[in-house]
Amino acid sequence: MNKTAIICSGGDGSGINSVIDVISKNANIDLYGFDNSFDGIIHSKPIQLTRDHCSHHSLDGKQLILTSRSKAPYTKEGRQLIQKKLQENNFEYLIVCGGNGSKKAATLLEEDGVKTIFIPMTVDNDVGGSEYSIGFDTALNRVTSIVHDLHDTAHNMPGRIFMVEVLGGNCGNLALHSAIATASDMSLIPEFPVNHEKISEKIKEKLKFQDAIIIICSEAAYENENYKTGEQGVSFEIADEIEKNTNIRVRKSIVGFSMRSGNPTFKDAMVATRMGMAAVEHIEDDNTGFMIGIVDDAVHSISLKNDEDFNNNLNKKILELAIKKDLIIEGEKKYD
Ligand SMILES: Nc1ncnc2c1ncn2[C@@H]1O[C@H](COP(=O)(O)OP(=O)(O)OP(=O)(O)O)[C@@H](O)[C@H]1O
Ligand SMILES: O=P(O)(O)OC[C@H]1O[C@](O)(CO)[C@@H](O)[C@@H]1O
Repeated sequence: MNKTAIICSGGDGSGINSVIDVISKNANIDLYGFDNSFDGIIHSKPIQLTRDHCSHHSLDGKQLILTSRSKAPYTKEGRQLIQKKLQENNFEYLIVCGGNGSKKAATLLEEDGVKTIFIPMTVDNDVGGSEYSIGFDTALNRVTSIVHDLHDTAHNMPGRIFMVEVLGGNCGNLALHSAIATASDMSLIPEFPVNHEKISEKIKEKLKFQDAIIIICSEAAYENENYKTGEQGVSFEIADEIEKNTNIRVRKSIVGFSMRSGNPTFKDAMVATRMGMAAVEHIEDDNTGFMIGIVDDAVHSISLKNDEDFNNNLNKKILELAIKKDLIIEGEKKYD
């Protein structure tokens, strides 16, 4: 039996239970989880993940193992402690689920000799090397539902501007995808620096042909002393500027943390199951040091050794579409 530990790290993402479920059902793997990510490995006891328990919770938004942000993997001493605890508990393999930061930690642990597999899980969908991360589709569906209702009130009371702020970390993927699929009118993302005057001009121009405006704003549209990624509220500052320039009150909504939870969509449960199955194959083959990612819509194993420092993982095809749909205020781009 291959004794394997699995942890979640960074922000939560719906669908991750399907990864755990499919691994728990493999007869050659003895699967345990630690709550609380890397700190859990150091300070807590492993939790056996039995197939019955995992099956019944596979489609829950409440994760089978809890996640957190841990300082331990940043230092050699912290990683040695993680490795020591895994060895004391006779674990042969470690599966880390999380975003870019967690991927870095998984890469460092593999280099230190911990047999590690990494699975992308973050609503930001910004993990370098994978087109998709678990939780993204569920998050997009939460936004879709809210903007659907805003279209109703926008229809019922014409002449208004609506501003919807979404999560997404430092990457515009979540805001951009949301804006395209919800027939919104503008997307404000960190990759295209916000210019308040140009936004207002665009709104006035669009209002000549339509009776309402819906804007999807990334939480990281820009940062200043008041607004940092993860803190939320930047859309309120942008809305104030729009109000000054257009003399139209902006109706604001922050979608917030409900995007990170709730029952997973079909897509998240499906991708997670496929990724979990690929992780099983790696463990059965004793072949570690890989991220299980999505490339050209297929599951791929990407070596953690080739960990490129992706400056920005904004989906370029989706960006082109957004530009064609006139959703982006084109200014000076922040990337290539
Ligand atoms: N440079 C790094 N070196 C070592 N470990 C890291 C590094 N960056 C992050 N980690 C580890 O990964 C954990 C999660 O990182 P982070 O908080 O950046 O979230 P994430 O994995 O990027 O996910 P999310 O996209 O949900 O924020 C950290 O708490 C830390 O344990
Ligand atoms: O839950 P926390 O630690 O406040 O982190 C919030 C951040 O995490 C993310 O949700 C990614 O998981 C980002 O979109 C957001 O900026």
